[in-house]
Amino acid sequence: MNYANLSVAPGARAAMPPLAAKVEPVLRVSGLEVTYYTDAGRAKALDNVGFTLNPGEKLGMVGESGSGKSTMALAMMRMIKAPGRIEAGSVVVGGTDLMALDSEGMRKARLSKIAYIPQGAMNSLNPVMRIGAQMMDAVKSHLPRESRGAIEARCRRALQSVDLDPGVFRMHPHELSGGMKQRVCIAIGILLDPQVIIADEPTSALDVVTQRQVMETIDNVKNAINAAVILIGHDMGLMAQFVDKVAVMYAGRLVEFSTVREMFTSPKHPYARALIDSLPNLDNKGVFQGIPGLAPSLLRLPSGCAFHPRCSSVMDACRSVRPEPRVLASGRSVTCHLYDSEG
Ligand SMILES: Nc1ncnc2c1ncn2[C@@H]1O[C@H](COP(=O)(O)OP(=O)(O)OP(=O)(O)O)[C@@H](O)[C@H]1O
Repeated sequence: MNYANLSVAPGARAAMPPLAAKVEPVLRVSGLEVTYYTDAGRAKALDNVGFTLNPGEKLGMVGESGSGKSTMALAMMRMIKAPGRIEAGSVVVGGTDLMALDSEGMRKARLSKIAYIPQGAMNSLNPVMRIGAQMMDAVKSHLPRESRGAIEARCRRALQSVDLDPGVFRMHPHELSGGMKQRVCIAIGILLDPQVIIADEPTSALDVVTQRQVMETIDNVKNAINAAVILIGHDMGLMAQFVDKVAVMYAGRLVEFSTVREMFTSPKHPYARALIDSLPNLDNKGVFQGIPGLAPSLLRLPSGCAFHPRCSSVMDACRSVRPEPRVLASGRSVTCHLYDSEG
């Protein structure tokens, strides 16, 4: 297919720093591993995942259901609950390794260094509490020395920055539309100017016009505080328009990480290629190209590369040898034997 037909975020390239400019990443994730110890066996939901993001960059994290996207977000927030366990890895935000913090340090880091807007957050707002009270509750313990008035002013500013009328402060969730509620959740996420914002499926259950507005809101707040943003979702088309980089997850592994332009014009990993081929566009109108087979159960992963039974480029090595993430000359990373001789 003609990948060039896909529209890519206009700012995508501009957001990448020129090679000569030395920008320190604000986020460095490395060797992150999470296992769920279930009655049926051990499910390795994250396996040696690593990547970096610069301030102001937006990453889209995509992959089939169960590939580990939400686990990734929860692990970064250190919010994995039993039967899950973070087994290894570091998540360094602005020089601080979150994995090394004690529980009080981590509590403080949530919202102030790294904010998480969970899947379905807008439906988790307390229906009997005013929006303002919920916002103030979220940050009160972080700001013990700030007066009530100052905290209220901070909340009203946050509402303004997501384009909501300050009157929303006194409203209840049922008085707001879905898009407005999602913007409230974004406002809560940015109350303490975090360096990293993770939003899990922020636009699911919203109509396309509202989806775009919510994405634009995320863009605006990101620009205002120069945070790095991770957007988790299934919608490659929507991602293409809003993110700078794309991370493709498969069965708990990061199989490709590259700029959105590289991903959409020359995907490297056969799974990434198949994901992009499955997008409708004017060239393949009426022809739906799915990915053959099903995502594997983490309890019974295929030997070698977990994608090999579904891969159109499978080679002998793929059936027995697990590929490791490889950084190619261009700086993108791919976990596939096809590129064993590159990098
Ligand atoms: N509480 C749990 N107990 C046991 N296993 C779990 C639990 N949560 C997740 N898993 C395992 O981890 C894998 C990854 O789940 P995760 O929710 O991170 O995937 P996802 O990519 O976010 O999926 P979706 O797109 O459906 O939200 C699942 O396939 C499942 O096997």
